[in-house]
This record gives sequence, C-alpha cells and structure tokens, in this order.
Amino acid sequence: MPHTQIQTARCAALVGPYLSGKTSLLESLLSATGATTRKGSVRDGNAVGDSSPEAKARQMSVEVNVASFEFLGERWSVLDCPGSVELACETQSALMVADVAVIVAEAAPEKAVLLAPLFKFLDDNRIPHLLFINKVDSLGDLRVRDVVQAYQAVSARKLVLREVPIREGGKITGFVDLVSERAWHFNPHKPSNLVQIPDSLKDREHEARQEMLEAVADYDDALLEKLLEDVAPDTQEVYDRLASELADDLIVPVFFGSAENDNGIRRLLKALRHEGPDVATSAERADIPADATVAAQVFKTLNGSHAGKISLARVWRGTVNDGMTLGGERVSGVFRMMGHNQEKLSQAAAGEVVALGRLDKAATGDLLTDKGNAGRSALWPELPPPVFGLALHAQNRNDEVKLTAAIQKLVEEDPSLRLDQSTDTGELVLWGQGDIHLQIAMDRLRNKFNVSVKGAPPQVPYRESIRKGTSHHARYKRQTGGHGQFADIHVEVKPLPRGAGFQFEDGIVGGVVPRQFIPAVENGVRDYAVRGPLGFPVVDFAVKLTGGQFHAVDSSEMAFKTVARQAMTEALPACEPVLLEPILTVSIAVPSDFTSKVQRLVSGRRGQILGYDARPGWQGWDEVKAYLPQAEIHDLIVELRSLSLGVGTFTWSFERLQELTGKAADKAVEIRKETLAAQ
Ligand SMILES: Nc1nc2c(ncn2[C@@H]2O[C@H](COP(=O)(O)OP(=O)(O)OP(=O)(O)O)[C@@H](O)[C@H]2O)c(=O)[nH]1
Repeated sequence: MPHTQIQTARCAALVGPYLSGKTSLLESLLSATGATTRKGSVRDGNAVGDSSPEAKARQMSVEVNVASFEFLGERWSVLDCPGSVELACETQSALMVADVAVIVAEAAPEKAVLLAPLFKFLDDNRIPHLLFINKVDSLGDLRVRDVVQAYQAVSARKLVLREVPIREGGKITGFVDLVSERAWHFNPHKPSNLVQIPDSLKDREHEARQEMLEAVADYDDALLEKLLEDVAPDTQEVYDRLASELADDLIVPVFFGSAENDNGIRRLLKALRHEGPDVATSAERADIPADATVAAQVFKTLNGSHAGKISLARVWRGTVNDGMTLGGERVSGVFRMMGHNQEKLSQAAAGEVVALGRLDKAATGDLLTDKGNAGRSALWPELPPPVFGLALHAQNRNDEVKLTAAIQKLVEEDPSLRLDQSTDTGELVLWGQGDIHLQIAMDRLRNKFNVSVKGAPPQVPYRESIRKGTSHHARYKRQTGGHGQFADIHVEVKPLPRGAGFQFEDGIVGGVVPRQFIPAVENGVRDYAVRGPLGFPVVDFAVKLTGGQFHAVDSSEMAFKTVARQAMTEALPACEPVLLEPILTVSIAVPSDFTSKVQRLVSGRRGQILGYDARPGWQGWDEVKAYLPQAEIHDLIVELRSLSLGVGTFTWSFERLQELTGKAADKAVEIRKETLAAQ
C-alpha cells in the first residue's frame, strides 16, 4: 500500500500488566528490524531491557527501558515500561511523550480489570493506543474474540479486532488480516508466510471484517453510507480511517501474537508504521507552545553516580544540538539509548528520544525550549498518593548523613517516592507505592549510591492525655556549696477536649512567683510533655500556676523549669493517663465487585465504615470511605491489592486522635518502653 514516508522519528510505549511480555516484545521488535543481531531473552537475563541489577534480580522491569530501531527507513524509539502497579508513575511519564501506546496483555479475560486503570489513563490523556494480545502460543481453547469482549468491558473506547486467528490442531498457527484479507502462517522466529485463507475460516473472516468496518464507520458517515448500500470500501480508505481514528483515540485496534516466538511482530510493526501518528500530531496533544522553535520534554531523570545527571527527553520540535542552550542550560552530551548502552550523537531531530547530559535544573515533566525551562507541563499526570512507608536506617551509622542526600537523588529519579522526616518519631520515612517499590529503592541506594539501609514499619505517632485533673505542690531545693537552687510551685492540672492541645495559665497573684520565672515554669511543663507517663507526647491538657515561693538568691529560671518538670512527673501519673491513637480518613477505590470485601477488610482492621459511593469518573468502581486507625494502615495496600487483583488503591489524611484502651494500648505502651530503653 502507498505510504508517505514520515521523516521524523516516532515513539511507541509498550505498556500493560505485570509480566505480560513487554520486554520480550521489545526484544522481538529489535531483532525483527535488525537492530540487534541476536535476540536476547528475559529468562536468560540477556535482554536489551531490564539490564540493571535490580531488574535482573527480580526478572521484571523496574524502570522504563529505552531502545530504538529503524523499520523500512523510519526511526522508532520504544519505551518499554514497567508493568507493576507500584511503578505506574514511571509508566505514565513515558506515556506522556509517546505517539502511540501498545498495550501488551495476556489472554486472561478473568483479569480484564487489570487493564481498566491503563485504558482510563490513556483515554483521559487522549493517547492513541492499540492492544497486542501476547502469548497466543499458550492460548489453549480460549477464543480471541471472547478475550476482546472481556477487555471491552473495561475500555471506554471500542476495541476493534484487526485480524482473526487460524487454528490448527488446537493451536493458533497464523492469522487473517481483516483489512487486506490476506492470510499468514506463523513461523517460529521467522517472518510469517502468505497462505490461502482456509475455507473453514471464510465465514468467520467475513463476519469479523464486517464488525471491524461497522466499528470504523461509527465515526465516518461516508463509510457508513457505503456499508449500508453494500458498496465495498476501498482498502486505502479503510487504512486511512483506521489511522485517523487511532490518532484521535476513538478506536483501539487489536492484534495478537507471541513475542517469545516472534509471531505477529511484523504485522504489529506495519500497523505502527502506517497508523501511528507523527510527532507533530503528538506535540499538539502535549500542548507544546507554538512559539518554541526547539522543544523537548523530560520524562525520566537518572542520577548516575559517575556519569552525573541524565535527562531522558522526547524532542517535540526542532533539533537539539550537543552544546546548545536548552531550557536555560547547556546540553552536555546527546545520546541515543539502547538499553543501558548509549550512542553519542551530535544532534537529535524532532521525534527522537534521547538522553541529555548535565541539565542540572531540569526535572521530570519539564518542557525545555530554546526560550527557557517552561517547567512541568500542566498536562503532566499528578503524582500518586503514597500508600506504603518504611522507616529507613543506614546499616552503617556513619552513612546516616549520606543517606538523606542519596534518597533525595532517588526521589528526583522517581517522584512517586517521598521522603518524610517525622517530627513525632524522628524517623526518616520513605513513602512509595508498595513493598516492591521500596525494596527496589533500597537496592538502588546500595547499588548506585553505596548506602546500605534497613527498612522497618514506621512507628505510629501515638499521643497521650489525661482523663482527670489534680492539684499538686512541688518544691526543688539543692544546697551544693556556694549558691543553692530553690523553686516552689502549686499547679492545677486538668484535661482539655480533644484537639485543644496544651494551655498554660498564669494564676499568680501578689508576685509569689516573680514574673521573670513564669515562662520558665511553662517551658518546664512543655519539656516534660514531650514524653508523658506512657512514653508519648502529652496533649489536650491545661496547667495553671496557682502559687509558689521563691528565694531572693537561690531561685533561677533553671530552678523553676526543673520544679515544673518535677511537678508534672509527680502529678500526671495520678491523672489517669490515656493513650491516644491517630485515626485517619481513608478513601479506598476498587471495582465494585470488590466493595464488600473492602468493607470486611476495614472492619477487620478496627475501622469504621462511613459509606460508599460510585468513584467519580470511574465506571464500575466504588469509593469506600472509612475511619481507620493509623496503626492499621502500614500493610493495608498489600491486603487491598491481594483482594482486588492488584488494582485497589487508597488515599488518606489525618482525622483526629482517639482514646485507645485495652490490650492494643498495653501493647503499644510496652513497645514504646522497649524502644526508649534501647535508645
Ligand atoms: N509463552 C509465552 N511466554 C512469553 C511470551 N512473551 C513473553 N513471555 C514470557 O513472559 C514472561 C514475562 O515476560 P517479560 O517480557 O519480562 O514481561 P514484561 O511485560 O516486560 O514484564 P514487566 O515489565 O516486569 O511487567 C517471561 O518469562 C517471558 O519469557 C510469549 O509470547 N509466549
């Protein structure tokens, strides 16, 4: 078919559920196009992608792999994205700069819901995408059309089957292309060869082709008219409509094959070549300002310990030259990536995906132009809220200082990580998207930044308060040599309502405690309140200084501060101390099939369900709102994912403190005592 050669390079992102075969597909695309001479494999650990130690150790993609090839004179960059839900932020960033996404999915209709967040993200961002059903070598009796039907339930756009399988002896041995109506026979690790359409398949082929044409005609009146009048449409017209409807994200063409056996790969390449939009179309989608002559957008940042900072960027417009000023900084090196290997270029033209050296101020999402750094694009996806935290400690105490700097570099590489220095517990808590996400981060700290760390569940920031008040008299008197120390106070202590904090009242009349010592009394109480009788910060109580005595020579600020602490130490245990635990408001989002399981999960964790509603903008999903003790949240995401095929997620915010009594309280106090004793 005629094809106007597209001069600019294009970019496809490979996305899809965990272990669906994206890295294998990249390997297959590279070998089919001659970009690699020997096909590697994920199993053998010699694929172009997944070459980092963290990826090899897990046999999974832990970050986006970038590679490129030429197919029939056109350059393509491929962004092989990680499939794990915990690494979705990385995938979303890569998708923002791609012309087209290939969703690689196994034929698993029972897990169709896994694709829902991806379809929604692609549709929300109008990113053209097609579906490649992988691993058809092990499809068994499943029918491709049934798989498509199951996936249709989670896609707002119409899935349009572009080929039908040829089956022999219970196996898929080839396919019939529904546009050209030509049949191909799969050959292991070799291009398919043209065959006759089997007679037994002719009816099915005709039916499927009609369905495809009708789906396409939904958006094209001229084509619809032809179909209604039984006029056979011209093949070129069908290809053109398919291309424009894909570019407008109106339809999702569906292909299938086997990355492992290199089947269906050339058909996929042809679809990308003929139907993938060009960079100018995608730049419009990305809202690249018209006045920028040169524009590139960073979708990933790498802080190599030796090579310095590298920004992976898509060139949206113009040419990026090594040494030029882009985004207000000098570009020091332009590289084309092939997995972990880099090829130095003197320049990169529009459409290319390149690594740019030493742009110290550029961050992921930033749009760099010849006019300056326009900052993070308004269209860039929001960061996912953190759902799993670990308190980190350097294995070697001397590394504690290095640790914070190294984590900051990691956060720059992966903005879905967040570092919090807890003011309550003093812990350095790394927040992320799940246990695997944080384990990868910890591995990177060791492998890249040479800091070995241990992770532990973060401490819960309990508080304590009192249930009843008391009056107390305390005297502090020391006579050591010359100057003595003297301070004497009467205080009234009383509980305050939840959320009131701490109040201090000066009730002194007649100057029995001189004015200059009163702040010292308040400071002494505040000092004490950092750790009450149960070992936690004391809140929601009031102290009134009602009387006292002083000595003209021996009284000092220090003495009054000390006596105030002493008064609290003596008085508070008698005020019925009570533990307060933080309660969070959580909002848990799951497909509605899992809503009742979520309610049980919340109840089983001492939570209080507030109700549930449809999740706005998510068809077939619910949002369950509940109060949940913070102590129950640490591994909530783990259980939530395991009951929802991995797609459940939640957001949380602090709600209030609430009294905790009984065994749970005793345990918290016991652990606190052990922790304090160990310090
Ligand atoms: N039978 C069969 N297995 C395949 C095929 N493609 C990939 N696999 C296997 O599926 C597993 C996962 O493949 P990967 O290519 O690592 O999957 P991925 O989608 O890149 O994985 P993540 O990026 O970690 O989500 C590997 O064991 C592959 O060998 C295929 O076409 N057929």
